[in-house]
Amino acid sequence: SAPQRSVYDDLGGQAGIEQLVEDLLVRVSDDPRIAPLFIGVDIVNLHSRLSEHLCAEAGGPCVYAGKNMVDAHAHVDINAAHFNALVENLVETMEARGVPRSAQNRLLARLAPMQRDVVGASRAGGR
Ligand code: HEM
Repeated sequence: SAPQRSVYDDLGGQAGIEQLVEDLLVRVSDDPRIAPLFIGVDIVNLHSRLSEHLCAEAGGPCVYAGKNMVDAHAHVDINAAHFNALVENLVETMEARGVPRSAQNRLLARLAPMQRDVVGASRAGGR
């Protein structure tokens, strides 16, 4: 049988991922639940790092060269509601771009375990 399409392919490869991340960041900046957490952030850097990270997680030919998830979020006070809001924005973005449900779910399954590091980051030391 044919090999399963990678999540990377279903996201539209490099170009699709870069567009997805751009759409996601626009959506996030429009969401009052989490937009305040992104004030003052270098969005150009975030766009490239996040694209690279998602590409690698989706099985694409990328090497993530950014910070680990604890260090990246150590100065951002993120709670579980913030995390869920970001996931909601990601799902809406993928849905709007016509990403197949199976690929959405496979990507979310890769990201879910990172909640521990992202939400716990600003409380590091107390974990
Ligand atoms: C699985 C979920 C998440 C992933 C995979 C993720 C991934 C990333 C990556 C790759 C970076 C860039 C790191 C670097 O510059 O080296 C980053 C930065 C950032 N993330 Fe996340 N993130 C997640 C969840 C969240 C959530 C829930 C929030 C807030 C609602 C958030 C807010 C931020 C902010 C504000 C930055 C920029 C920090 C700065 O440059 O000062 N992230 N994230």
